Amino acid sequence: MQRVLTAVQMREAEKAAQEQHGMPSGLLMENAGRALAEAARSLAGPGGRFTVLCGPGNNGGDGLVAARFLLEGGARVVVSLVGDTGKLTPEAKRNLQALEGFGESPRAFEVLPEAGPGDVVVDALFGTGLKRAPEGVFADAIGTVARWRRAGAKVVAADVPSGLQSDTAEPFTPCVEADVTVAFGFVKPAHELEPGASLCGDVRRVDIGLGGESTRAVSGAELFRVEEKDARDALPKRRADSHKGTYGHVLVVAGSPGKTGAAAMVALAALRSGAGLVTVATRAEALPWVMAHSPEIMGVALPGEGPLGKGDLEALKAALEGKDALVMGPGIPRGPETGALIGDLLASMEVPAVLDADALNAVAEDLKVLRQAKGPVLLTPHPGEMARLWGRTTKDVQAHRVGVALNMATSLNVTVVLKGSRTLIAEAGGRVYINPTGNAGMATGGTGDVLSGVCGALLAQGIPLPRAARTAVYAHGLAGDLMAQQRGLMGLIATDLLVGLGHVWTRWER
Ligand SMILES: NC(=O)C1=CN([C@@H]2O[C@H](COP(=O)(O)OP(=O)(O)OC[C@H]3O[C@@H](n4cnc5c(N)ncnc54)[C@H](OP(=O)(O)O)[C@@H]3O)[C@@H](O)[C@H]2O)[C@@H](O)CC1
Ligand SMILES: Nc1ncnc2c1ncn2[C@@H]1O[C@H](COP(=O)(O)OP(=O)(O)O)[C@@H](O)[C@H]1O
Ligand SMILES: [K+]
Repeated sequence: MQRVLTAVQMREAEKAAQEQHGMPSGLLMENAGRALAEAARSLAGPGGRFTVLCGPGNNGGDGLVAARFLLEGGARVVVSLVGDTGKLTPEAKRNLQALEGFGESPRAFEVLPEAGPGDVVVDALFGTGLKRAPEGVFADAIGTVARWRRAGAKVVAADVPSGLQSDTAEPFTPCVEADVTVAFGFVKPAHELEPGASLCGDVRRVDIGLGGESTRAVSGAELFRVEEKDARDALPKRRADSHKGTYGHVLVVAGSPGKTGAAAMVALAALRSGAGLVTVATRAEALPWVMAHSPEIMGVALPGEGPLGKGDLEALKAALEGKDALVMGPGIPRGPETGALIGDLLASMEVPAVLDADALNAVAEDLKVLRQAKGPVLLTPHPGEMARLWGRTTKDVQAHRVGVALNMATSLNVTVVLKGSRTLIAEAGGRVYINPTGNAGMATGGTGDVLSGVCGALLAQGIPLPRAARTAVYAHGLAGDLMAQQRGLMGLIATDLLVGLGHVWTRWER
């Protein structure tokens, strides 16, 4: 599993590598710089020139090492040390001397030749040690990198594009936009979360000698990236002698007139994700329309009319008998009693429950109802729903995605899937996973309904939370990525994901 480390955690890992494995920091820098040179070489055109911009810290030291390897390989290289050379770290100083031993001295940034097509700019101004917005000569250097890139040069960033804050993935102004970012040792939040991820371009993580063991010494937030292998390994094998009862029965409480498609998409996604049986419980007026979407869907009518409320408790309890998972929320008629109904229902059942869409809006009025839950609970809010749950604006949610998701998960003892680009899966135990799959083509109505159906099916098949949530989110995003190749980002619609899920399972069953 890929660990995502903050700047402080990187320093802890470095210290552990030194103390436990006797890895001198100079050797780490040597490995980092060498990998950086290789990445730079891979971007150059024939005869292209390398311009290496180095800052005052260890990131600049990595740049100096890269420049030395490029020179040694016979390339045309110009180097500039930007800012106060008196501040250079001891390792960076040593590498400056080594570079001079190769006959190359840094030039003033102002006299560097222009860069264009075929050329490569190595951005080694700031890495994880960036503390404030770049100003003066640093801002000028970053502006020049942007101009060279517009002129056709490729930009490779050492560790983190300069100007991007490593821990938050928020850029200062100005900030380098890279074609490739070489992440040293571990990926950082800046590589995995937006908007940073888009500024990094293609992220290439390289080993520099820190070793996986060094993360044992790391304190604080436990951030990970979901890997395809982890997602795939969670799937149960379908034994030859199995039957529909083996794979669980999902109850879907969803839909209302005008929103019967939501219920159908949850149900179909659950069926397409391996559930043995799927039953939709909805008001009688909506039921035939839901079931008409597909003959595999079973249905049960909830007597009564209008918004779901306490009067629906007994019918829902009866519908839940013999079921292995509940998905509740998409398109439900919501009223003043819906939140209380959900609380009572959760208190009466032990099977895992997925709350989505209007079920989330209903419990947002009084989050305490979630504490009544006897079984495991998964919440799947998009940022707007999370804003309602948290009582803040969507903008606030987006600015603090990791913290908000983690807080909600730990304080309510639930698993939280905070949707959107780089969906987060926050676990009550304190871990947060970042999902790398999915694309902007999925920003279209109904894709969230499909996700809740996938979650329900995996839970009904016995994959426990929170792992079921990680696998569902990864598979759902991958379904979107595979289908975007056929439909384009513009053409992708929610029901395409049902086909895409088929591609994911075929890939994983191989
Ligand atoms: N950890 C590891 O295992 C390894 C880490 N390695 C590398 O080290 C990098 C981290 O190095 P680092 O800690 O020296 O920080 P770095 O990013 O060079 O910046 C610090 C310098 O910038 C300055 N400065 C900051 N903001 C500024 C601003 N806005 N405007 C102007 N100045 C500003 C700051 O000065 P100060 O703020 O203190 O005045 C200081 O001088 C990491 O990303 C990776 O590349 C590898 O070599 C191998 C192993
Ligand atoms: N730009 C994007 N990048 C990646 N995934 C996205 C993007 N936009 C939307 N998605 C995904 O699409 C789904 C949208 O869910 P939601 O907003 O609940 O839609 P709906 O309510 O219409 O079903 C989520 O899984 C979300 O992560
Ligand atoms: K950098």
